[in-house]
Amino acid sequence: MSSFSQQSLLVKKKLPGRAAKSKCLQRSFLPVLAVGGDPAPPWTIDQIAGLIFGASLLAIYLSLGKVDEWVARSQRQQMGLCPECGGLNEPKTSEIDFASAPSRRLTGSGPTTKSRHLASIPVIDLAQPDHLAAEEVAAACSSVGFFYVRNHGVDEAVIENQFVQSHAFFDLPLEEKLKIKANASQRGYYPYSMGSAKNSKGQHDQKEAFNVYGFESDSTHLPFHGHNLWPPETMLPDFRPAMLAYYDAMNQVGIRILRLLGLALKLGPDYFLPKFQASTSNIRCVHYLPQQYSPADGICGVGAHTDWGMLTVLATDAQPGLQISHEGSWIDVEPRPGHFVINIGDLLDRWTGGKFCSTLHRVINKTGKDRYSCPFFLAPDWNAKIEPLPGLQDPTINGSQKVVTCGEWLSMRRAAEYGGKPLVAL
Ligand SMILES: O=C(O)CCC(=O)C(=O)O
Ligand SMILES: [Fe+2]
Repeated sequence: MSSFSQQSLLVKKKLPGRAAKSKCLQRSFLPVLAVGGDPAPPWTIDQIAGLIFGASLLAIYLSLGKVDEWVARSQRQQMGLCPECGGLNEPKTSEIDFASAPSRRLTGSGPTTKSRHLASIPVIDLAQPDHLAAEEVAAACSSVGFFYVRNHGVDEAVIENQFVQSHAFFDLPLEEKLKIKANASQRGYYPYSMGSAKNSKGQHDQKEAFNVYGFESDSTHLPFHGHNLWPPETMLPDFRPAMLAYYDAMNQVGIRILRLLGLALKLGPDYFLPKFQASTSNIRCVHYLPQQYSPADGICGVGAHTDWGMLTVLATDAQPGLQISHEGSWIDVEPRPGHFVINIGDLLDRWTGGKFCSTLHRVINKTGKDRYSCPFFLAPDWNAKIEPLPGLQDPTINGSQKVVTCGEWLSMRRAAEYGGKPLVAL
């Protein structure tokens, strides 16, 4: 990774330890010296023991910040991330080593357990002229990596139908849902506690999900290839049409954002489009359990991660839960009616040499109610080459590393996250 992108990741994704912990330990453990002429009485064994005990407590307390920082660093190192910032280390050799490919998933509590509102998650109005919207997209993508869009042109009924059908599907008896359990092509149903990466304590994400891809293929020997799985029409006759309509609508939004990205990068509005002709994009309906709020235990609806692909278009119901890592804190991304949340994925982060950043995020469903969401993960065609972008060429990456195809990239990320095993085997 170039020093520019390393630095930008350092700034944007720095994970502070507890270095700035409170300075409140002011109680003295030293015995008070007697004033006046009398020498202080000799210390008793109990007093000396108390002094040693107090000093040890103080030493442990002062080193806590360091230990925390050390644990975070070694956790990042184990995951193949930059130990300083949690950013993605680029492979150094010309071959991609699928077995040791980096995962950007972060388990545990992440930046800090503190969360706050960020008034400034940008809201971009898609009704404005493209050149103005593109300027706002450029600013959002090179800072927070997340933004809302409004006036996106998607019919409310299409969004509503997706949520209605998603509820109906997750309400089915488990035995029915398990009949279309996700296969190795990542399509179909993921029950709770399956098909998601585990945290450091072996706990899975607190969610169940259903995946639909926009492309289908008989080449089932390739990762992500295969056919979508559907619940029987006799049971949910409106499910498939609702999901396909939603996919199409999200794809339109994705293409609109792609055009703005092309403009934002001064490559022209059509630059990316040829690589999205038979895209490997998918939608994922997600149902989160109400959960205990215990990020310290590493229990999340979705653990801290970055998305793999180009960008994500997210619709959620009215329940909050999404948080992004920004300047060392977890920031709540409040649901906004009529808006989608857009975030940059790792593939675009890489493609732009880190100019546009993918940002760590997670979901903690702490309202005590069920939560439903539906991200659309936009990704290029399987064989699309992720070539250096004009004006953004980085010789330290591109001089030493073969160009990756989208398929290689996705496979690498999947291997990193799931140890290369088909998800159904987890
Ligand atoms: O449900 C959400 O709000 C976000 C889900 C998410 O980040 C993901 O599935 O990658
Ligand atoms: Fe995500």
